[in-house]
Amino acid sequence: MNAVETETAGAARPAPEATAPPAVRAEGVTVRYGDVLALEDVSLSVGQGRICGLLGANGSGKSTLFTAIMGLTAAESGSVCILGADPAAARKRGLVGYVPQSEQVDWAFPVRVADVVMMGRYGRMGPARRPRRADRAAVEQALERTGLSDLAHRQIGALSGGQRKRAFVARGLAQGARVFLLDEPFAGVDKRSEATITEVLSGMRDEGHTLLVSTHDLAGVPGLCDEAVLLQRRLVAHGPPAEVLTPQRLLEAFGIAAHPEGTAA
Ligand SMILES: Nc1ncnc2c1ncn2[C@@H]1O[C@H](COP(=O)(O)OP(=O)(O)OP(=O)(O)O)[C@@H](O)[C@H]1O
Repeated sequence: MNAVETETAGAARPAPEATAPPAVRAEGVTVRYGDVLALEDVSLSVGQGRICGLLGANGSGKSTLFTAIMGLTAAESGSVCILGADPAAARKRGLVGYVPQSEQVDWAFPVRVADVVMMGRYGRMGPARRPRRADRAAVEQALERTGLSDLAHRQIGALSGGQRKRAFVARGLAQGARVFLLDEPFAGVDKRSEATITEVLSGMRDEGHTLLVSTHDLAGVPGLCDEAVLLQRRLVAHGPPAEVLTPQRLLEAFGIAAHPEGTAA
């Protein structure tokens, strides 16, 4: 395997304390859908307080890695820990927030942005789901953190793609998640939304959250991410973006000559 050791990852930021459990650790994860081998023996470890960019061609296994980390897709072999807990326990404790590529949401359903964010508090409420002051405060704070305060009462279906992504990030923040898995948060969003999302994610990292972000935007990775993972069913490389996004490794992962600027040659 051509992987750069995770422990050396990230030139810009010092690695977190060696004693802290990694935010995410996957060991030898293999996932198969029938005859399709989607992930093969993938091992990686991402320390707390990092932004890790996940890159790979279409069908390289990025979404599968996220769902395997969440424990939503069963691995044929291997194991995953989130902050030292198994995925089901981490989900139950609200430690992890997952923003899939497209949410299974009926966008026509009359639910307000604030209601979506309040869903992050459901795990802390009783069966009647009656919000208390602390719940309302957490929602307000999460909306403010993601720049959505002014849209709190708008119907979720009336938001742009980028605003919706931020609403689901806000739901994770209200939930108290420490680790976020964001599947293509920049897909289909305009430049302004992209800049806002980048700012929100960087701010979350600075507060100690860990973010795994899958993206096709090679050019944006060095500015946003402390480390990068290149996936092609197997782990091609993991380390500082400058060491991972080399022409040779991009060729290995994408099968075509590609440049970090995002253009294929
Ligand atoms: N539910 C499923 N059933 C069968 N095959 C699947 C399923 N989900 C994914 N696959 C296959 O597994 C492989 C990895 O898919 P995955 O969606 O994880 O890749 P990806 O890197 O996220 O792709 P993209 O960039 O296009 O979103 C692909 O070959 C895909 O066709």
